[in-house]
Amino acid sequence: MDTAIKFCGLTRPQDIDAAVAAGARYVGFVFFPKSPRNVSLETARALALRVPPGVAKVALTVDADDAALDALLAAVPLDLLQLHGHESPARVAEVRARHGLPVMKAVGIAEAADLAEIDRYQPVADLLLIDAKPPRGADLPGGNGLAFDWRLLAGRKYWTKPWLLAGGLTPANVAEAVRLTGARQVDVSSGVESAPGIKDADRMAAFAAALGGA
Ligand SMILES: O=C(O)c1ccccc1N[C@@H]1O[C@H](COP(=O)(O)O)[C@@H](O)[C@H]1O
Repeated sequence: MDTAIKFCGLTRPQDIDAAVAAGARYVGFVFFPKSPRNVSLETARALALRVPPGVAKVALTVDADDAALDALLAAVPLDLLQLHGHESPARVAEVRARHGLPVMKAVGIAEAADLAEIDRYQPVADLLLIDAKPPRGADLPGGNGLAFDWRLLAGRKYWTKPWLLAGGLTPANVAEAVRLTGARQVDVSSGVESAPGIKDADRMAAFAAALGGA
């Protein structure tokens, strides 16, 4: 079975084209001002309108309130909300009910004890994003190019919700990450960039090729 790819943090029209050419299943737009990948609603709308049917458009937000989500959803055609902050399970359920889109909750992993977080969010999230926990004091809660010990996920096949593996994935390591974790879906941002916020079409193609894709 093919491994589905989410390319996150796209900022330019050519990034959409490169993601689609590489066989992306999802493309992600970051709405977090501290991120080098942050996009305005206007830019995100233009990018989203360029995405062909069959590729899911994901909005990444961090502890966004309802007013911000209302404005986002009014401006940008989207398929999925990615919550990448400290949203509680109750808040995930509330966002899902209020805004009418499926929700993917990011969970940060650094050690085995963190895996319990996955169980907390399974009942309320449509998908889970299993990412590296950001270093203490980091400016960004994700997109740091940091991997966790993938062996922590080895043999864990009991999760009931679809999940994506993220954190420090690159063309050079993604095949090994998938082999060790059994992930069927992966998410990458900084590992396919030439500089923070600048996606590199060759690296995106190499990432897909490493998974046996386009
Ligand atoms: O990419 C960002 O700038 C970002 C900002 C705030 C929260 C999450 C962010 N990115 C997400 O983190 C994962 C891992 O990134 P990386 O591949 O290690 O650079 C990424 O897949 C995004 O979903």
